[in-house]
Amino acid sequence: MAARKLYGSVESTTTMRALASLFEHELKFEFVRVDLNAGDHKKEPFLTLSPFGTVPVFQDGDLILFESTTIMRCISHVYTNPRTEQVYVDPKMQGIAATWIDVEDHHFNPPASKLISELVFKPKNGLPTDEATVAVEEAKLAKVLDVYEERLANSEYLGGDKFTSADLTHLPNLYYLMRTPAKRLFDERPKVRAWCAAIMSRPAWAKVVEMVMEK
Ligand SMILES: N[C@@H](CCC(=O)N[C@@H](CS)C(=O)NCC(=O)O)C(=O)O
Repeated sequence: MAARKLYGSVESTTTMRALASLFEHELKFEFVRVDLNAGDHKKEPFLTLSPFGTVPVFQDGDLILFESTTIMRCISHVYTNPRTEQVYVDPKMQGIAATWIDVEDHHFNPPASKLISELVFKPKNGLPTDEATVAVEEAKLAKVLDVYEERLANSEYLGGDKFTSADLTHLPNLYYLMRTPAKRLFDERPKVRAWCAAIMSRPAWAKVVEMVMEK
């Protein structure tokens, strides 16, 4: 039995984020599927690992973490090696990369997750898309992407001159958004489009996509 485990559901964006980080760092781990439809995340023994009953949970021996961005940040610091390094040693550069992780959380994710709900999960569950919500959230996302376009005109990646968790954290929402009409918001912005293509073509991300497809 592997000491290192990730508990989650492959369809969930938060689990995808943690998986991407594990694969980027070439870590061996056991993936423990949590059946959200059966409500297993709201029952013991899972609640002991994740007190709010959410996925994912990362466990490595005594270390137990919930919250996907924390898992991602911790992996990039604890399991870093020169080949897979995704953090900056310089504290100022760390601060800049951390800013863009928070930008995803506070500015990108809110409209992105609402659009994914309307354009991916509602249709999948036979529910009608609320077009008014789509228009409002697309307008919000467009404004966020204008800021990204400017940032990426001056920096190859969001966090700096190399791929970091600040880029990785966007991948799960991008995975779903690129399958919706909202893709045009990314395509219309050349720097954003090139950044998306670069980060989505990483071999570690391909492994996550493979798991989602196999589900
Ligand atoms: N901020 C948390 C959010 C976790 C979260 O809400 N996960 C969803 C799946 S994407 C979940 O567990 N949903 C089940 C529920 O809340 O009942 C994180 O990033 O890990």
